[in-house]
Formats: sequence, C-alpha cells, structure tokens
Amino acid sequence: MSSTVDKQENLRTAERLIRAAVLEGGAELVALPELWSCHGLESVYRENAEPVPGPTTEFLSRLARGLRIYLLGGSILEGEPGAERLHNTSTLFAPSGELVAIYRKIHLFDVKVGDREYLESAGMAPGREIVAAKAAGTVLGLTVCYDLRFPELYRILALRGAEVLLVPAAFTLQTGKDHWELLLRARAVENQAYVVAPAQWGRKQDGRWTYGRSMIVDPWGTVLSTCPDRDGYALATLDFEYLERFRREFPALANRRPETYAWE
Ligand SMILES: NC(=O)CCC(=O)C(=O)O
Repeated sequence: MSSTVDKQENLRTAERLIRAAVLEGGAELVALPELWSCHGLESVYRENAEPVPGPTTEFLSRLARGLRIYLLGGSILEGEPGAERLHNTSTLFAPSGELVAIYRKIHLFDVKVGDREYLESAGMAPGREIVAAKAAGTVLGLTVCYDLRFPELYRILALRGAEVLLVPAAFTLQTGKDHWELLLRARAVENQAYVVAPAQWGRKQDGRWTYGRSMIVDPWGTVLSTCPDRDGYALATLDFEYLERFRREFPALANRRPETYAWE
C-alpha cells in the first residue's frame, strides 16, 4: 500500500487488497504494512490514534472472520485518549476474528538519513515485550520495520519456535534500496525461517519516499515473491514440511554455542 492520512480511504484500499489476495490468490494469511491506516504526516498521528481493541481492529477482526483467514493488521497508531505518547502497534487476528496477539514496535526509528532526521520516539513510546503467536500449527514472530536491524530480536523469536517472521514496514527509499532485501534475506537465513514483509511504497504527504518492494523470503534466503511500485500483494506458499526437514538436516539453530557467547 501507499497509505495516506485519509483513514477511510486506507481502510477501503486495505479491504480491496485483502479480498483480492484471498479470493483471487487463495491466501490463508494476509499481512498489511506498517501504519497502513494512516501514514506520512506525523502532525496528524495523534488525532488518528485509537485504542486497541478499537474501531480499526474491529474492522480487521470482521475481515478475518468473514474471509476465514489469519490477518496481520500491519501496524496502526495506538493511543488511549490523553496518552502522552502513542505506540506503533501490530495486531494478529485468527479466522474466528479473535485478536490473538498484540505487538508494540520495540525499536523506534531515531536516525538521520542523508539530510532528513527521523525521531519516532518524539511521538511514540517503545514496546517492551517480544511477541510470538501460534497460528494454524505454526508460530509467527511479530516485529515492525526498524526492528529488522536488530538480529537479537529475531533470534529470540526463532528460539521461541517462530517459523514465520513478520516485518510490516515503511522503509525509507534511501535505506531500502541498499538494505531492505539484504536484511530480510539475512534474517531468513540466520534463523532458518520464512520472512513475510509487507511494505509501504511511494511518496508521502510530508515529502518522504518509502521503498516498497513487499517481499516473502524462504529459509534458504530465496525471494519467493515481491511487489512492483504500485498497490498490490506478494503471494507465496510457505512449505512447513520443507522448513522442518531443512532445520533437521542443516541444524544451525541447534548448533549454537550460547555458553561461549559473551553478553554486553
Ligand atoms: N519506519 C521505520 O522504522 C523505517 C526504518 C528504515 O527505513 C530503516 O532503514 O531501518
């Protein structure tokens, strides 16, 4: 998606794309990008924030139930009325519509890229909990965007059994062109897991460009599917028998030597 600050328009676009992924593509798990319901102008984030659960998660729950799918609600702006700072919050719904996991972005994007400064922590508070959730006999690890640069998080998720690492994102164009695919493939290879990474693309209202290229990567590091620079979806089959065999025959996770690793 290339979300705007018009929440109703974003909800309509998300619904159209989710329905297409399921009804045309046969998707059983659908994932939206970071801040899909409102993105691109920080000055309006507070007025677009909602509690979780709230109206936008209700919308996602209805879609998950109606289409009988697992639905990752990318991330949205979470905020109780009067909260000092918001959270960048990802939610996961079961085919029953039940909200089965809530993950709040841990690593906030406080960096300078070229001549542009990002200070996500000015408006957001970091999450404090690592979240893995069971879904249809597998385990999904929830993360958001800049988290991708912190391999510790993904290793902990893998050690908790995650076989699919979810990375809804809005990478900048400048970092994304060199780092997005590299980091996604690295997280897939080092954790021997599928990586599902739906992304914002295009120019935003505040002038920033996002990189796009939603991507699904397999445990070998092969890119199974990606998106061009327009709204759409990447689609792939995740083969958990292959994953189990690969981890058994090439037991890199089991070959770790934690007793020799020094901690900070
Ligand atoms: N929204 C984000 O967290 C952006 C992360 C990003 O662009 C990066 O390079 O990291």
